[in-house]
Amino acid sequence: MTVLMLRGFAIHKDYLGRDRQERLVEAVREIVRAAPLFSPQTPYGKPMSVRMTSAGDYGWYADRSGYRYTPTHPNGAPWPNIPEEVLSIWRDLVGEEKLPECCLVNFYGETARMGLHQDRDEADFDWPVVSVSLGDSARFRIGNTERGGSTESVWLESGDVVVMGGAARLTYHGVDAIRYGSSNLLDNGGRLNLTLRVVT
Ligand SMILES: O=C(O)CCC(=O)C(=O)O
Ligand SMILES: [Fe+2]
Repeated sequence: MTVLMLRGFAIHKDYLGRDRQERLVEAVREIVRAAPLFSPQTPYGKPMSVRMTSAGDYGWYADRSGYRYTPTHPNGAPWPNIPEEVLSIWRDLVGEEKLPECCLVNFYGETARMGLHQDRDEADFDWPVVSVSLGDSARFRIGNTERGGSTESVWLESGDVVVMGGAARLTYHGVDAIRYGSSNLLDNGGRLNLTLRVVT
């Protein structure tokens, strides 16, 4: 377990052992049973290649009218609660003062990727975003706090946890690609990413 600092992001390598990763996958399965994965449409009308759902008081949603947080799944049901197994990661890395109100679940199939973006739909950038990687490895790209400029990439592996906070809270980041089949954590391959966010 080592912490790598890259452009202000704290990358906790091997933060979660195999048992904890397996319990998290079980917890995500339960979330997905209650709130099925869907493919959000970008405001430009293109479906995202990543499939998503959420747990918590708010879920992240995108369609033709933009990016936002909503209190319900597109099917109308409230999002399920964030499992304690997930909250404990936030408690350990950020503290107890405030807990995340959204756990966004991203599922990357073989060809999914996520373009460079800022996480900026939250009200208070003083709270970090905590990002958990499970399953196949991903090439994670980090840019700057403004659009453009040089970038660097790092491989995120199953059990790694990234804290995006402080001066790097609005740093551009994305996922170039996953290395499909590189992990045996998920039965059918692919990558799960959980991001924990304070929303309001
Ligand atoms: O999948 C990842 O590692 C990053 C996900 C992300 O940046 C996001 O959901 O905003
Ligand atoms: Fe992000």
